[in-house]
Amino acid sequence: MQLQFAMDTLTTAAALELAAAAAPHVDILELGTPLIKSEGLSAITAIKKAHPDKVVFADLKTMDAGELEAEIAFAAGADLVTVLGSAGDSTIVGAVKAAKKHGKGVVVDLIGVADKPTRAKEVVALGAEFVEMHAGLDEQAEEGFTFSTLLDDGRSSGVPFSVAGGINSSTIASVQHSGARVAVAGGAIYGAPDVGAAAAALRAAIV
Ligand SMILES: O=C([C@H](O)CO)[C@H](O)[C@H](O)COP(=O)(O)O
Repeated sequence: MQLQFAMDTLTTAAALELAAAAAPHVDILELGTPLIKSEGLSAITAIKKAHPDKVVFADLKTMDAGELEAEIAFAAGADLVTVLGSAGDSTIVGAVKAAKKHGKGVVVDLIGVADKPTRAKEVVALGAEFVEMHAGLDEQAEEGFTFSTLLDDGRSSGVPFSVAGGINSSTIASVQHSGARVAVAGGAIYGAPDVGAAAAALRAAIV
């Protein structure tokens, strides 16, 4: 299973600092949606330039203009971009078209989708590389939130998936056991006093 570090920070300088500390322990460096909204595409270019050996994941959460948004992110240096699963099929197909042109990939984020396994199958058939079983920061804060639903949805989808939703060093093994391709961790790494050590601990917890 691969480890993805979601950098939900607001400046390129902070992201570069986080990436430098965590990079030895992670496979994928994610520019979180707030970072891209705050700094723009130049943040993607800066992270790819600093870490050409890492997969750079631009969490665009595209909902429309799939081809155009994916195109500009790939041109800026992204290897993977996200499109929302609640977007129309034509938006996903457009982003996949741009990915094929660049030899890159599209990940469909199923945040907010009620029936994640069904939509997961549909979007992989449209050309998505994998889907993200995702409970966002707001959903995590809701009363009664349970992380295990994401793992059940991943398992029953029958397609390649990542999991994101407050993963930490005590839950990452369960993500691996669910058969996930990628575990995404944000706050557990960037919120730790020692970012490098937190990333290393997550890596060590993957058996
Ligand atoms: O995608 C995310 C969220 O929508 C804000 O951009 C997070 O990066 C993702 O949820 C992973 O972060 P944690 O939940 O803090 O692990």
